[in-house]
Amino acid sequence: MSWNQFNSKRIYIIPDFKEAGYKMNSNQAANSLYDQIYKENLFLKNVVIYHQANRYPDFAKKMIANRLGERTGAAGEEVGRRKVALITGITGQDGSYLTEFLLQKGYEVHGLIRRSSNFNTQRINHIYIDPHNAHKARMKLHYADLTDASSLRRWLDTILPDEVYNLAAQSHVAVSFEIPDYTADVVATGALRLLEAVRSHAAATSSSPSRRHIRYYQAGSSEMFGSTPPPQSESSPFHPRSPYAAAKCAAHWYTVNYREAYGLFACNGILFNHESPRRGENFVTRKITRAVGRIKIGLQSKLFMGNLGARRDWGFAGDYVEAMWLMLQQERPDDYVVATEEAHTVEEFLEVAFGYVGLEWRDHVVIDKRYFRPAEVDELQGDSSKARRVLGWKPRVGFQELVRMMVDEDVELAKREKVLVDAGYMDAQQQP
Ligand SMILES: Nc1nc2c(ncn2[C@@H]2O[C@H](COP(=O)(O)OP(=O)(O)O[C@H]3O[C@H](CO)[C@@H](O)[C@H](O)[C@@H]3O)[C@@H](O)[C@H]2O)c(=O)[nH]1
Repeated sequence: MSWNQFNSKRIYIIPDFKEAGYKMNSNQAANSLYDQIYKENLFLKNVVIYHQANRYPDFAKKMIANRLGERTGAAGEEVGRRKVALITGITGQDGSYLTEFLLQKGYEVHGLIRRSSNFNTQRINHIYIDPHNAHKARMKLHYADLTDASSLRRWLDTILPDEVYNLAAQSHVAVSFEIPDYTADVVATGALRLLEAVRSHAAATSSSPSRRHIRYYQAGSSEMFGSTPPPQSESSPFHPRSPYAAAKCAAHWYTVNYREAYGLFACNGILFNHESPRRGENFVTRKITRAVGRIKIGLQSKLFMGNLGARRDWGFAGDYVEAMWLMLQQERPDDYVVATEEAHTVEEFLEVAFGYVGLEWRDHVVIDKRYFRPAEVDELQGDSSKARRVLGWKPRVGFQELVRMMVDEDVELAKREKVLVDAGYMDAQQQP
């Protein structure tokens, strides 16, 4: 199928099939035109259809509008293909918030998930709609793995995303000292595999403008700054202090390299710590708020902790996913620090969280050497002025509000756990 271009309009001429001796009738021509419009992410209003014998163009346009309308839930000539996003790490904290955010923006969202013997989709179950309801299910899940390059390329070719968000990782810093090789494979080489899949997919399908303009987001981390003193900005040097942080540095530079070498629209978001009630239970904030809930309800009395002196710039994950999206909506790809610009110690977090429910943290916290790391990152506090200026982004949830939000949810969760404990379905000693 061939197009002519006039200003911003795409012009398609349906040949007079009988004269040309073609087998395809106008109906079939309209169908193939629909496929092309959908694939190339075009708005129908920007497509002009001519018929050589001046027959059927209105019919063809109406039929295409109907089919696009069915797909997008809209009607009429304004419709175009929905934007399509592909997210690795969709089952994680950030993946779940980003999915909600993109669905609400009208995207179709595809998530790559790892096979696991237990279901690991708790954070997205509330937005999951059975794919048998094809017209309603705009979030779709597929099995793949960042350690399996062929699966990444295959899903890119199938899904044809406009935007790719690489959020998957072995994201626990302390655990990366225990499984450094695996951490590097997923975090560093995994990002490289995905970048290469995006590059080769775009090259193989480069006749389509939407493929050439595919956009890539790399989830970077403030851990990359490591021992560099605060405030840390885009121009601060990286000095990683863990296998995780070193792997994130590699992923960062792979992303820069694919941008410079191949002109890929690829951005690094250098996100400082971001938390929420969906935070994994072995990160310090959630570990604390889970314990506060359980202690308050009487399911636990002690909390074993590591270094309370570390300072972190803690924001709300729901705010940070907006920054990811904003980076991919700019004219040019770039790297951005995303942070609240306010830092607190772990001890201050304990103080606010326990204090909020009327408890004294010193009565419950026990220091356990096991939770100290071979090398620590003492102080992270971001300078996010570039993101605020260029993206127009700023955090909405402050430190106190974040802690209270997490404690409120975890007190409720502990109440539900208590019902299970009282009914004998759960052991009270089971701790997160
Ligand atoms: N996890 C944990 N951390 C503890 C504990 N006691 C003290 N800490 C201290 O609390 C700080 C924060 O630890 P985490 O919540 O595990 O997060 P992180 O190491 O800062 O890494 C997180 O943020 C990065 C962004 O800077 C992310 O890249 C990374 O994936 C993770 O989400 C660290 O200095 C850690 O030593 C404990 O019992 N558990």
